[in-house]
Amino acid sequence: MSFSIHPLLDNGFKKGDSNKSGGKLYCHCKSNRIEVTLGSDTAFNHACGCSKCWKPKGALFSIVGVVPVDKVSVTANSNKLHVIDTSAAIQRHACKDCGVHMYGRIEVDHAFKGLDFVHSELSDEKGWQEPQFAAFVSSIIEQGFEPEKMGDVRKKFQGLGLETFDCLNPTLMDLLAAHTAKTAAPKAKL
Ligand SMILES: N[C@@H](CCC(=O)N[C@@H](CS)C(=O)NCC(=O)O)C(=O)O
Ligand SMILES: [Zn+2]
Ligand SMILES: [Zn+2]
Repeated sequence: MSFSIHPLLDNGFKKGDSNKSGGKLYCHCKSNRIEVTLGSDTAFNHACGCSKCWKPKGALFSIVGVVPVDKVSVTANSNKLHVIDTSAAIQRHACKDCGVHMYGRIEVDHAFKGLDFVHSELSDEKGWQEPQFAAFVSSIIEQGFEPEKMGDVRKKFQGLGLETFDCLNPTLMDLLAAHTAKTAAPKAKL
């Protein structure tokens, strides 16, 4: 295949360990690495094709999941963190030197507020929750991927047992919509 969806997915992946209770994430700097300590495994871990999520070099997709904010702490070199786009819903805190995103936090009113977005591949340990689905798949076209090859990309995910979506999966889309319904002006019930 002439593309890599992600180095940890290209050749298949193992299921995570259901007893996994967290671990440490490190940025890619050779020295003075930023260390983030997670007090739990991720939930909703998934491949994301959007342009905003951090991906390893050469990969078409990011792998990203969520953990409760109170389970996330920066335990070394926090001075190297900066928010890459302060106008985004997800405030992605990245290393100023190597560019790796350490955690993404939502400060505005949002269905996912209270959950931080993290990349468990930044850990040296195994056993993290395996990806559950692929999101924002068509978004890779916006970053230059040839539309003609999208069938191959979707087939690759299907072969791995991962459903593909062009936004988030139905569970997460329903949560977003329910939040919108709750916060929008009252409407007649359907
Ligand atoms: N097609 C767009 C999609 C961007 C997008 O909506 N990303 C999703 C998935 S990470 C999101 O929730 N973004 C909120 C944010 O980045 O603040 C792109 O690739 O840039
Ligand atoms: Zn770094
Ligand atoms: Zn994304």
